Amino acid sequence: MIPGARVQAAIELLDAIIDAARSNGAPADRLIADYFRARRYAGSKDRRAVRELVYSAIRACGPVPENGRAAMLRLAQIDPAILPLFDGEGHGPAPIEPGETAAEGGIAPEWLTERLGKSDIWGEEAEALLGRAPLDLRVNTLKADRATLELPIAGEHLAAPQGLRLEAGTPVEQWDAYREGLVEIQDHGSQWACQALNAKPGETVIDLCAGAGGKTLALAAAMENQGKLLATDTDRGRLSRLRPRAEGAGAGIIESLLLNPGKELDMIRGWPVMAEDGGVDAVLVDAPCSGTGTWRRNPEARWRLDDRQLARYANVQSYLLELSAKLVKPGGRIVYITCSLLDEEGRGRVQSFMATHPGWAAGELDLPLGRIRSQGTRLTPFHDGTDGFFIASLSSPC
Ligand SMILES: C[S@@+](CC[C@H](N)C(=O)[O-])C[C@H]1O[C@@H](n2cnc3c(N)ncnc32)[C@H](O)[C@@H]1O
Repeated sequence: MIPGARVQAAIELLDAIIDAARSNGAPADRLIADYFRARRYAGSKDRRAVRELVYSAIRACGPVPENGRAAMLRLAQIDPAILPLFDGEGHGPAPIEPGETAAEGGIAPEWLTERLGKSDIWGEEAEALLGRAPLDLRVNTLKADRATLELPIAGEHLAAPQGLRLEAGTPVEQWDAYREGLVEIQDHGSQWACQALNAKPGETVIDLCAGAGGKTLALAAAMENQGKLLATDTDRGRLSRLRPRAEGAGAGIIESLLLNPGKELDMIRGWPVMAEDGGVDAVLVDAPCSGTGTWRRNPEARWRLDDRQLARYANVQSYLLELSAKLVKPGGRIVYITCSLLDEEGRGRVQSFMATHPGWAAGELDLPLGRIRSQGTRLTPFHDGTDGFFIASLSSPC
């Protein structure tokens, strides 16, 4: 593909991504994969270049752009090499029409930028939300150890006990160590979020919003495969991906339970451990959220949010905290996490939980990174080089 054709392909993809963002359609990654599946003539270099153009254009636009051309013209304001390619030659984009304008720049749609500002995310903190995330690995201590594991690329040792950092795009999925479950891809902040639960061998633990089990696997490793670990979620597709991952990682203690929304408590109470002991030692609540802390990986997510969606997240988050409080033993603990930097999804939820649960205590986390934010700790891409997280550790009265 000539450079102009790559720009035109990126414009077409941006049109599809913008439409999908408006109609809650497929995510950008899926649209890009489908686009190239139907265009086998595009080689790997073309695919990489088009993908890079698409994501750079998404990052360059704050509010949802009118269309793909406007988004690409916005990127051309930052990268002047793009503008001359709007010449209508070959398969390149048509020349710029009189009056045709570029999309607006910025961090996010205005209302969302304001919300972030109210949560003290502005300036460099806000800009870093749209940076490029590195590739972090967690060495799986059920099968290997960072001190002795040999990998095709060694990686930088991170503060997390088994964390390694590699350049984005390192083809880890092709490594034997990855296929054999010796390493898992996991953001450094996410590794600390799991550490915050301080899960120990022999304990009983629930990963309430386990999804495909990224954090469940880390908990099983922390528990040295001893104890009872229940992974629950309401999403069948996500939870079904946990079983093969757990087998690959050698995490034999994990049981999983698909929950019906609204029936979570009754269903979890049916788990024999709950029936026998009346509660568990610890619950991890990795609550569904707006994901403002993960825009480095999903920059188009900021075009999908609205006020009502945020309010729905806050309701579910409070509901899940309430539910968790009914699952732990006296003296048990909850770690509440969101990968959002908006206070209404972080400290706001914890404050309202604490206000209605006398006797509960919010403990200070012993982490080598992050900053205290009321009753929790905040990690940000700018300050900590991780995805953005709010993490709080809550202990029930004895
Ligand atoms: C942030 S994601 C979890 C990611 C996962 N822990 C990981 O590390 O990959 C939030 C999850 O909460 C789940 N969820 C939403 N409502 C739920 C509910 N009422 N009970 C349990 N899980 C729920 C979603 O299906 C989603 O998988």
